[in-house]
Amino acid sequence: MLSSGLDLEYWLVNHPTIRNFSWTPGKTLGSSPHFLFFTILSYLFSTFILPHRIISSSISPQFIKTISALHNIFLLLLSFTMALGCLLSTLYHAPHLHWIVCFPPHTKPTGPLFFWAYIFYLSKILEFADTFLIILSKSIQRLTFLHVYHHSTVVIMCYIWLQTSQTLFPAVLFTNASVHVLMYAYYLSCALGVRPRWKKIVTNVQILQFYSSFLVLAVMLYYHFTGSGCSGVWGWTFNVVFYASLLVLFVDFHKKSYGASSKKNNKLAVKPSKTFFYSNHTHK
Ligand SMILES: CC(C)(COP(=O)(O)OP(=O)(O)OC[C@H]1O[C@@H](n2cnc3c(N)ncnc32)[C@H](O)[C@@H]1OP(=O)(O)O)[C@@H](O)C(=O)NCCC(=O)NCCSC(=O)CC(=O)O
Repeated sequence: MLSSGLDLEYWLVNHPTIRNFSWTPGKTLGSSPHFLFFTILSYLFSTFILPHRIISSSISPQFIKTISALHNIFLLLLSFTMALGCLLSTLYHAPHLHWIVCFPPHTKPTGPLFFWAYIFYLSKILEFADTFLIILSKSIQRLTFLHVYHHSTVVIMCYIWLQTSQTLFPAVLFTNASVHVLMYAYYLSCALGVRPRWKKIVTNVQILQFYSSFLVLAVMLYYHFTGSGCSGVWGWTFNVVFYASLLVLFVDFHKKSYGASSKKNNKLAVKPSKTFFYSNHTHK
């Protein structure tokens, strides 16, 4: 027990639902490839095909702001809980230090760590609402390729974690959920009408997380090739390609949002020009 008032170990690690969790393909909600396929297809369909103007004109801006604030509060708290749950599950259930960087081959996707991987997977589906909020708030020019690519692909990454009992997902989960606490605090503040001055810090921390994931990959490869192998090593290659592409997109976003040319654009009050998804987006 970590504190006498709130038994975190029980509620985040040892509760029977968490302890007895098992990812069973075909049985666990969301575990079939069809579910994954149709979820992503529905997301892309609603993003590109639905008549957004008609829908958004029938909803009041105040209502959208309220929904946006509630959504951001929920995801901020959920991200914090997932980071803590993943950290405590690792501390209490890792059989030895070596296990954290290399699950033995044929590790079963059961128990507290995989429970948090599952919640993380579901949370990425909930994050689709970010896109709908951008669309409904008539800020379609903010809908970048980076945003839609990230939201539609990250769900596949989480699915692979669970399907392949992928080594090292705890490090990525913990880092990403922690970064998302900061990111949703930023979006919450925006939704409440206060644009934080620390936007650039959020972007820098996101970029740092992509770099750190490569470091973790190198450690895993070392264990994989010097020992008897690590579980889900091929799934991890999906992570590498995905995180490398995000790194490139985020560095580009950083340049456009905070670089010298963006400052010049802001001074001249140039309107964002239309490119694919209106991606020439300047920092406010
Ligand atoms: C600082 C960032 C977090 C966000 O930068 P942006 O340029 O997108 O944000 P912004 O300054 O335009 O302000 C956000 C606008 O969206 C509204 N808004 C409110 N809630 C939102 C939500 N949950 N998701 C998206 N937008 C939201 C705000 O009210 C504001 O609208 P208004 O202007 O009308 O007031 C940045 O680092 C970043 O991630 N940029 C990439 C774009 C992106 O989609 N990121 C999230 C997914 S990628 C990701 O998540 C990577 C990771 O894993 O870390």
